[in-house]
Amino acid sequence: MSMFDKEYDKKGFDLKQIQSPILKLYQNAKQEINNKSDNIFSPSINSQNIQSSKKLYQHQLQPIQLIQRDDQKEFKNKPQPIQSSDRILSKDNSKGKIFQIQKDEMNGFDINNVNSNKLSAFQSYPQSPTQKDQFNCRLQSKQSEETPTQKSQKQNVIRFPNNEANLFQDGNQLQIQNDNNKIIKFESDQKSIQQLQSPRLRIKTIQKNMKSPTYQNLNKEKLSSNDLADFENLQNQIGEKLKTEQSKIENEGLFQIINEEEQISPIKNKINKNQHINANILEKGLPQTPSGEKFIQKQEISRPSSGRNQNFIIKMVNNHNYSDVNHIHNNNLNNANNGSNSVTRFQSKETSDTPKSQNREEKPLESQSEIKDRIDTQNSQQKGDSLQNLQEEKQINEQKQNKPNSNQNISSKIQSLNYINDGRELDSSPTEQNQNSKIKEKHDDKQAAIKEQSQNQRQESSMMLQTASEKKEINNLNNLKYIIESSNLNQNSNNNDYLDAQVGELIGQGAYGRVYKGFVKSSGKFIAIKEMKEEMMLGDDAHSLLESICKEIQLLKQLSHKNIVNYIGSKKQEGSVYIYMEYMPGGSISEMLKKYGGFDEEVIQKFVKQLLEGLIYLHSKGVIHRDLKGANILSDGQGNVKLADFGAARNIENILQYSLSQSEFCNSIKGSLYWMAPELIKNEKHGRRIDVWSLGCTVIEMASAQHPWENIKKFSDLANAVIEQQPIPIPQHLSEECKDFILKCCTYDKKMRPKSHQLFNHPFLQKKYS
Ligand SMILES: Nc1ncnc2c1ncn2[C@@H]1O[C@H](COP(=O)(O)OP(=O)(O)OP(=O)(O)O)[C@@H](O)[C@H]1O
Repeated sequence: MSMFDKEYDKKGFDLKQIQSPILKLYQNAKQEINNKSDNIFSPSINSQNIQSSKKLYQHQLQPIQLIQRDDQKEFKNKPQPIQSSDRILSKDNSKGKIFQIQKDEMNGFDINNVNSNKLSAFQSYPQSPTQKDQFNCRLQSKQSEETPTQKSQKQNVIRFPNNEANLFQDGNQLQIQNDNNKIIKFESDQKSIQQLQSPRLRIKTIQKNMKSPTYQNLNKEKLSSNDLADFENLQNQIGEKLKTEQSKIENEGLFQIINEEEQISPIKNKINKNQHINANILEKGLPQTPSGEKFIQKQEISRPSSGRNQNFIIKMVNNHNYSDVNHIHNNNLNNANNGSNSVTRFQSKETSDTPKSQNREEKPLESQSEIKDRIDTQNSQQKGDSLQNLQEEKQINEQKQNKPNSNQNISSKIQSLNYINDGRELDSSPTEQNQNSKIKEKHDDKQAAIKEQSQNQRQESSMMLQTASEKKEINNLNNLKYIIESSNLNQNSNNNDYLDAQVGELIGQGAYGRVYKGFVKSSGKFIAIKEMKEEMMLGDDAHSLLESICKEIQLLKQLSHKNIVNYIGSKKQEGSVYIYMEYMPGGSISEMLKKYGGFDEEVIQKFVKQLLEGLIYLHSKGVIHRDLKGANILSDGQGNVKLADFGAARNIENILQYSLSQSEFCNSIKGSLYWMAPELIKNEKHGRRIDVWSLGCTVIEMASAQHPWENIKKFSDLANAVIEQQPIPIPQHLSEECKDFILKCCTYDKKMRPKSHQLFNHPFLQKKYS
């Protein structure tokens, strides 16, 4: 919810009815005009009037004020940059009124508001309260502010749609798009420009009947020819070349590519085979190049063939800063497009017309540097060099050939490990995936890939020459082998002794079960045993939920790292699940904090380094912790900490449904909410970086011995704070480096938030304490 929504919400507008802030603005304006009549909105408005109207509306319309002006004629002035205090005029053609939107307060706006504010001029075009009320938009430059007479406006007011794209420089860059009646992007300050430096492509479909400024919705009859021409100009100006044949659009909808750092979603709606698609990159506030060249002017996607693996062609013109776009599509680092008019091919693995492809989750995209970072990280985490890889491969092949039983075993492991190794963000539980027949396909694919890789051993040793996507695949395979290898080791060294462990004293209790100390007689080792009882959960599916947790632990126990609490195994018995894990004598750091108070910064630094190592490891295996907080960090009592409860927390949402009571639900959710990343709170798409936010929160917790957002007691307040993007309170006694570390972790924009491995070089972690 933007500030606008809030403002208007206060005024009693129905947000569901009025989805666009612009529309609300307009309605507000109309309402005010009706109420206040001509005293203020006199045709001969002068600066004093403006001042008084400011006062009048400040409390209701902040940060934008609307001032009604008398009707205006057409203005065809030269384009000129818009300043922050410029005004946007929007004209209601049907009624002959012009609204002037004062933007003096813009400097203090946050990005969202600026977006809405600026876009309003355009956005109001199709979003007018009635079909008839089509708007034209104009911009009035600052200079004419004090003399908004018709005459001065003739000199200063610019016909908005006729402007050149480079009008929108100096932080006034235009992005026009209508995504489900929402404003998508309009970037206007340096911060937002920086955010856009790793643009991502997203393909979106504009629904056929969506009220958006597309041809199919633009009622030509109701527009004058001038209006239509303006609209066409506008499309061209922003690099958007919409289809002009209305029939085609109506048949299939219009595809647009929106340049955002988000996932590429598969083309979701139905496209006829052989259909040609025009898709458009929308201008998105990219900074002008030093040489002064313009932004992307146009991108087209055509879809010349049909069936699987279709080739898409992206044509890029003046594609500055868009090389990432290509990488995203073809994952090919060597395929940078830095020149003009280059053509890039990428393969779509999606077949848009099969339900399978429609349901498929896309992997979140990475920019070139991110891909590289990740590959570097993965490489550094690989156990051996290519020689060792070959040995591993040989071993696997031998196992496959000579040991049918172990082959079967490995097969099932590969099968079960797919979810860890496919490099995707984990949005579904592995159990689900296991149950899914697709796993078998995947497994076969992997097996085939391994075989193929084995045949190409020599080529592999020259990985430097390979493309990023090949590298990625090989890394994934290596990861897989690494895990298989370690699981074999586990298998060799582990037996099921832990199942006979003697249960000792209760050492803790969480929302979902009790934790006991256990003693394994045959090895003389202590372990921790977490008991989760079916009877403690509500719902018919509690049984299968526990079973899935059990299976999940069987998978997660393959993971092993010095900074994660290793799962040893699990067992289901008589309506309970027992999770066996490494025993951590120091207990959780939240307990330590409760007993001994906040940690010194030096200790925090030490712990954070260790936690990051654990996190990087988990992320490299595709596991998201999801519930990182002090209570889930355990200490060995010797100054070392480890991440606990990882992965299993994936079931947290499910578990919550089965919690015994509402109060338990509340306790449990309360227990994690303060550490939760905004995207999780808002139930948006999320990935590994939710753990980074939680890490920042944990630093706050360690420093203050309080939960983050310590002054917030109610969930609704927390949700509001997050929605309003309030800065998370940071303990003031911390060093600047540490504060900055928290700030970086707790970056609202998940795309700007660093990944776990990127945090390792942060100055806070390099700092020397005497
Ligand atoms: N492996 C372990 N070694 C030693 N103590 C442990 C271990 N795992 C858990 N504990 C203790 O048991 C307590 C309860 O752990 P549990 O994971 O059930 O809940 P929690 O993480 O505290 O809260 P929640 O249920 O919200 O996740 C911990 O606070 C800790 O003191």
